[in-house]
Amino acid sequence: MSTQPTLAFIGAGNMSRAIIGGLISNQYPADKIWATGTQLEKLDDLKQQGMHTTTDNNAAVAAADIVILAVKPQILKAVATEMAAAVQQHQPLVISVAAGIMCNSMEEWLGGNLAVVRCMPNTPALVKQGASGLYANPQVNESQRSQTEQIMQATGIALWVETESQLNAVTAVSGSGPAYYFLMMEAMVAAGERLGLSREVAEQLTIQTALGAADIARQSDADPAELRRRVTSPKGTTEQAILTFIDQGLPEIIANGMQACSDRAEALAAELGK
Ligand SMILES: NC(=O)C1=CN([C@@H]2O[C@H](COP(=O)(O)OP(=O)(O)OC[C@H]3O[C@@H](n4cnc5c(N)ncnc54)[C@H](O)[C@@H]3O)[C@@H](O)[C@H]2O)C=CC1
Ligand SMILES: O=C(O)[C@@H]1CCC=N1
Repeated sequence: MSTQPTLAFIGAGNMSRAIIGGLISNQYPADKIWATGTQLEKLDDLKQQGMHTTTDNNAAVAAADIVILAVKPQILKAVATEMAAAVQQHQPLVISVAAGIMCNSMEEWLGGNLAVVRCMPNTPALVKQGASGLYANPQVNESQRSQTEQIMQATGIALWVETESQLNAVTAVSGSGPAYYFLMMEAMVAAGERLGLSREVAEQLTIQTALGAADIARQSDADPAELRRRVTSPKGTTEQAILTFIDQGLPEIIANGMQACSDRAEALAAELGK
């Protein structure tokens, strides 16, 4: 990374720690990272790695070029309102990773007229395999866009979307997506055990298969439907599994789950955005 702005993670929970982990393993300097939380001792591990830790969000804002808002959407308004004076004084770029909450709401809570990027990351950021969707409000300039890209691309891929509402679709695909694959893994491990494997063997085979399938999908020019066909021999074993999945509605179940995810992001904005 050519320029290394000072970052303040407001709310160093699961998502912040995933991004921080990706940045640190990408040689981002620890002393350019601030992490805040409600209990200082819970930030000890980050402090030991050389980061600045505090329970004072305003102190972190004062030190930062970029402020990453990563508390739960339900408390974002209260947290942002308390930071408004410091944000207005220091004018950092604000990046919010909160699901649902719109740029306009954040801008208003933070005192108005501010460069705000909304980012929908995911937890594989921790192992530099993250996938983030990005949307910028009109106040964000080209250099801030490129700073945002540099930070998020250090944790995986980062793609800009054209409209803010598309971030709800990003949430449904990649923000929440890791949980869908974990659920699939849980179900495959349990089914493998029922079919006579030890839990350990079923787990290892399931995880390696997920990794292999993802890797081949990424490297191949063929789309997932074609890759699936290449595994499926006529009158063979895969065909029976796939026919059962389709017959019992798996594609529709997945579409319904993702619609519910996107609807929830929209509802969060309506419930909490005022
Ligand atoms: N976990 C995930 O996979 C993803 C989460 N997100 C978004 O990231 C945000 C955070 O989610 P998680 O990290 O999962 O939640 P989390 O509960 O793990 O982290 C939130 C952190 O905020 C801290 N906190 C609470 N009040 C605070 C305050 N007043 N000042 C500073 N810190 C405070 C908590 O101690 C906690 O460590 C949410 O808005 C969520 O929508 C977005 C994409 C994926
Ligand atoms: O479940 C949530 O609300 C957050 C946003 C995307 C993933 N986790």
